[in-house]
Amino acid sequence: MRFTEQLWQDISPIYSSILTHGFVDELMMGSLPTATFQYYIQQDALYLADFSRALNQLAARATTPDDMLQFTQFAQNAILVERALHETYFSLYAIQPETTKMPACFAYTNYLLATTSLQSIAIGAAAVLPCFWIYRQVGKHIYERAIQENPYRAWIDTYAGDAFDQSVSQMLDLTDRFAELASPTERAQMQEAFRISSRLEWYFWNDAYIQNRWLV
Ligand SMILES: Cc1ncc(CO)c(N)n1
Ligand SMILES: Cc1ncsc1CCO
Repeated sequence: MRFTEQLWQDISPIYSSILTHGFVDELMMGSLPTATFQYYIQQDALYLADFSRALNQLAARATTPDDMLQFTQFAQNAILVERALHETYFSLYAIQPETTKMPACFAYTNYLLATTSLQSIAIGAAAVLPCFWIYRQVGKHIYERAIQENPYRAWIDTYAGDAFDQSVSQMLDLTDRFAELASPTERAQMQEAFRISSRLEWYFWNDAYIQNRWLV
């Protein structure tokens, strides 16, 4: 079994919780309140900037030109997706840019930046993988069930689309290659990093759904 298949099996309960989460369900039904989506997209703009930085950290630490190119392309795509997708919704709903990261976004971005700068490239890759993989699976899940006139169609089409699918497959290949070179201890750390980020994906949607704010 591919290492990444093992990773996915390990997060199966987390992934189930994501698929049944109210945010994902209402996004799919098109019934998600505008204010909820607004919170999400504001936080996601902050998230994607740091996610891109994390990918650039991996690019800087990669040891082959091919890997460097892959990571810099992912980093660039994260900014391009942010621009294309978010600007659509920012103008559509007159959303103001936000500067404060709320708890889940704060936890997730800091975790990604710390892991990609202080841990090995293999562990860093495992930490960013859920951002690719979970979004692809959620995107496809929603795409197969959503009605055409969904206000969140641009979001759905981005993550269920071929371009994104190809990036995710490349990232999966990279991670499997790193895992082959890793020791059992390092592979266990990769699994842990993958699980933590998967959990933080759930929290990211949950924060938007409950409009979570700093209480103090
Ligand atoms: C929180 C989060 N995770 C993953 C992605 C996929 O890029 C995203 N846009 N936001
Ligand atoms: C994972 C990811 N999310 C938005 S862009 C991107 C990299 C795709 O190349």
